[in-house]
Amino acid sequence: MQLIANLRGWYEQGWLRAIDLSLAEYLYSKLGADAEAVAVLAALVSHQLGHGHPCLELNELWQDPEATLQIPPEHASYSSVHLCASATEMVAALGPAIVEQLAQSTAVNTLNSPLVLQGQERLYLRRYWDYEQQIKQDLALRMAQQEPIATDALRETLDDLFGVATTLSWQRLACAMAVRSGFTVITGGPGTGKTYTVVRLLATLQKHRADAEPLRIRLAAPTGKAAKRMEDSINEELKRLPTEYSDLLTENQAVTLHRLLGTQSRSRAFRHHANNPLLADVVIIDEASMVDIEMMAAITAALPTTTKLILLGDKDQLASVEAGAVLGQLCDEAEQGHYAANLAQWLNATLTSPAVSRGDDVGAQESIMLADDLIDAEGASQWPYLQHTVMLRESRRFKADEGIGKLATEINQQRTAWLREWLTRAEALTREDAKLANIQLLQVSKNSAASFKALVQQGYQPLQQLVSAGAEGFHDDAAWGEALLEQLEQFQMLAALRRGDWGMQRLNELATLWLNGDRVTSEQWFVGRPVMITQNDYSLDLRNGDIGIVVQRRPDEPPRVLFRGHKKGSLRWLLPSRLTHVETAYVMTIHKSQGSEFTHTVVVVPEHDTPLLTKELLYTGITRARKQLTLVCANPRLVLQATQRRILRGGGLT
Ligand SMILES: Nc1ncnc2c1ncn2[C@@H]1O[C@H](COP(=O)(O)OP(=O)(O)OP(=O)(O)O)[C@@H](O)[C@H]1O
Repeated sequence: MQLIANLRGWYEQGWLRAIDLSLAEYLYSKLGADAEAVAVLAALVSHQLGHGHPCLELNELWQDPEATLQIPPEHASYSSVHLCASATEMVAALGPAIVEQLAQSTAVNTLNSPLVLQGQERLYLRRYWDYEQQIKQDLALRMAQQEPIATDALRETLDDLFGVATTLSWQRLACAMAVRSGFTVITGGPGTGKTYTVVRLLATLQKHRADAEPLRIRLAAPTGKAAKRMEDSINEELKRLPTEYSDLLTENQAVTLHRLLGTQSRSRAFRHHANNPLLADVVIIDEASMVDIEMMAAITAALPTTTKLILLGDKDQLASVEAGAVLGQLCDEAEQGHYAANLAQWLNATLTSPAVSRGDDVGAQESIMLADDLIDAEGASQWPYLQHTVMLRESRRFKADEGIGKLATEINQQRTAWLREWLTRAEALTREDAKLANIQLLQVSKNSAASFKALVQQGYQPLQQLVSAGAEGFHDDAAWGEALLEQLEQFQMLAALRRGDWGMQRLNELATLWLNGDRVTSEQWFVGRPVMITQNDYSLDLRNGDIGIVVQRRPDEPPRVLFRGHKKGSLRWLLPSRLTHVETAYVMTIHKSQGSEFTHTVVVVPEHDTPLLTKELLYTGITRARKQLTLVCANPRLVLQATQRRILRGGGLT
């Protein structure tokens, strides 16, 4: 019972969740004392799920128990560390024969057993093992679906839509790949043309559709905000198509994934599943980095294998908070291509326009084709998902050597030389190179610093003015509402953490005080308060992450919270009393900002290091900025440390 007692010690210090401990206690009571070590490992698998890992990576656990389990956690007090067993002691106490014990246990790898052991490497809770298996089997079926398509005809269409190639066009390559395959991943940073490509893909598919019937297209994203952005940019891009192609397509609505699959009250299951599939020809999912393993399993189960599934997203962004970095795993090593020779040959044939291939300019021809170092003789067997993946590499929004693009790229590539210099003398560097003008560094030692307060006040001043001006200067309430919601996207502060002096909660208190004086607190429903929904509310049709603002339309009316409606251009004005799970959103966490963009984004890095400060976190925060980025930090060294730290998520998808 000593092992379980150790676990209980961890639980009492808040290092383990109640659900993790309960699982161990339940298995111990069912299987008896001989299975205590197995029961403890089950609790550790469950603990890992809480940290976003779909399984427990056993080799990592044996090598470095503290780092693998993050026990003791960063916030652990000195006294608690001395009260509890260490992770190393716990692992040692499991005994040397633990892997054999696992393999022989009735709790592992038997019919409907709670645990599944894969090889000697990974231990899963059965539900997550099932999700992973289902996704793998489903994707294998989709990847095997190859649409026969005449290369010459396809090349002509691609010439119309992307122009005759003069250099290697990754966008065109992605389009060709997705035309042929039942499953495609198009990954790329902000502004690399994922939407541009996918709109041209839809036009290509419609043009080459044998029966000429309109394609049944469904667009979806993990959050309401991301869905709205997807819908706007796809419909905007449709207008830019040559008329011959834009006439083939109509505008489409994008919905959240929950809506796509059909949520049911009081049930985790969706309305659409393998026995009630969602009928569509093409399903496109944007911001796929936020899709967790459970949702991916639900999506793949609900779509017939004849439906073309296309995932769009930035593989370098933070993964979903829930377990499983699906996109990250599928795109592992996408930079290197790893295309099988026959696939590369076919792709090259769609790229090489007849004008070039007829000529004798071999150099010109080669420059538009996949280079040899992207071709891998082992590609098909070693990298099956990469045969269906294209990474877009050129951002049209941020040039790689300009401000936001430069900072994001250096951090993403974990390069510290230029970053160190910028953190030491940002202003001087900007004077020397005007291209850096859209990034600023604000180094302050305290969160009460006057320069930080001025940044917050100036940033939110236009929003405050719009709130207090009221609807009068506008054509009607709707025009005012639209202006308010647009203004909410102009300036946003993002915190790396929730707690602490530089965490989201404290900064919201400060911003509330600086912007409204001490007549209100950040928890109250004051007019002008921006709010974020923190839990899905199906009865009100509001989603976790939706953003609104408290406003008063007329003096004789009570304040209402303004949100964007689900129908295009519609607004909702809800009474605050109807909303239960909200928090003030002058400042939001970087995690919650995924899928959104703001004209001027302020990223706040805390003063103490924590394992949560990673390059993925910084990259995600920085790339939320559309035109201007301010990095606020108390200790520039932490930015360098975070850049050198990566999130490693386990899982056996690949
Ligand atoms: N090949 C191209 N030629 C001309 N313009 C392009 C091309 N590719 C992309 N663009 C333009 O660049 C801008 C960004 O492209 P797009 O919105 O498709 O990128 P994205 O990867 O979807 O961005 P996000 O990360 O914001 O979703 C758009 O205005 C688009 O029209």
